[in-house]
Amino acid sequence: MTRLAFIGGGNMARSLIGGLLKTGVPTGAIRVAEPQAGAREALGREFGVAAYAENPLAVADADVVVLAVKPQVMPAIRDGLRDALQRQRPLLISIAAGVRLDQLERWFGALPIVRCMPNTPALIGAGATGLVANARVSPPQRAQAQHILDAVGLTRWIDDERLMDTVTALSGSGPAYFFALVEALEDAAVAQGLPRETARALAVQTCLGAGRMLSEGGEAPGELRRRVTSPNGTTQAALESFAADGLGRIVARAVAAAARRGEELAAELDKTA
Ligand SMILES: NC(=O)C1=CN([C@@H]2O[C@H](COP(=O)(O)OP(=O)(O)OC[C@H]3O[C@@H](n4cnc5c(N)ncnc54)[C@H](OP(=O)(O)O)[C@@H]3O)[C@@H](O)[C@H]2O)C=CC1
Ligand SMILES: O=C(O)[C@@H]1CCC=N1
Repeated sequence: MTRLAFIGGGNMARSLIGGLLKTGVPTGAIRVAEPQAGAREALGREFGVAAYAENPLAVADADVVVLAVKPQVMPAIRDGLRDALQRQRPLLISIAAGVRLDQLERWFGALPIVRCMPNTPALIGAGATGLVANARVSPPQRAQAQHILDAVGLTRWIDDERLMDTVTALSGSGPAYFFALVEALEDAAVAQGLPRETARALAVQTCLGAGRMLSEGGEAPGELRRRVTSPNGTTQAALESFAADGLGRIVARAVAAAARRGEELAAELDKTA
């Protein structure tokens, strides 16, 4: 049984823990370090996992340690964890946006480290994760990291670490883009007079249906789009409006802003840590 420790028991840790438990990982295999008593109590109540106030207590005996704190919290956990990690020498997995492998090695010492970027749909087994490993990660550890993230969705290894900020901007932040689009669709339909409950139900189901067609049918998004678009019909009118407003450019700029923010997060840490 692989013993897992999570440092930080927030949104992402909860998504990953929930997903892992659904795949049959026993509750006894997971420990979490979380500073807030209320959050610790909730982790025990909802997931049945052991939660500790002290980070080193969660790490004791762990084969794999997942750093699931905000990038800005890394300097605060570094000193307390470094010795425990060096004693235990687990596979270290970081999910922090922007934080680079060389920074993790500098803070926590020479360890096998996988930097990865999952997303919140991991909670329902529909996550998407990009991973990159440092040179100390052995083939079995690489398989171990992939196994953990495979348990909560799709995984892809990324060869060039610089592209992890692109992965963050695409799939890490991506669920929020779709949620924002559903919010906007719902609001637009309400503005035209549809009851909000009806607008939300139709928008959500449309998102689900489109997502399932994309993932289950194997056809390219462009082909699926063309099939909805009758010549001179309603969809064409909407897509032309999107194009006139520069949808492609809007999305490209947003993804560039997210990737840039990932780089900035790492640069800010270089200055402070
Ligand atoms: N949210 C997302 O969709 C995704 C997030 N990520 C990355 O995952 C990481 C976590 O994000 P997210 O889960 O959203 O953030 P959260 O704030 O929900 O979770 C972070 C947790 O870490 C806890 N924490 C704070 N300080 C410490 C400490 N010193 N020791 C141990 N735990 C501590 C926080 O407790 P408290 O609340 O008391 O401060 C909180 O419970 C980030 O680095 C983010 O970049 C990656 C992919 C997707
Ligand atoms: O917004 C963030 O910084 C994190 C990383 C990816 C998703 N949420």
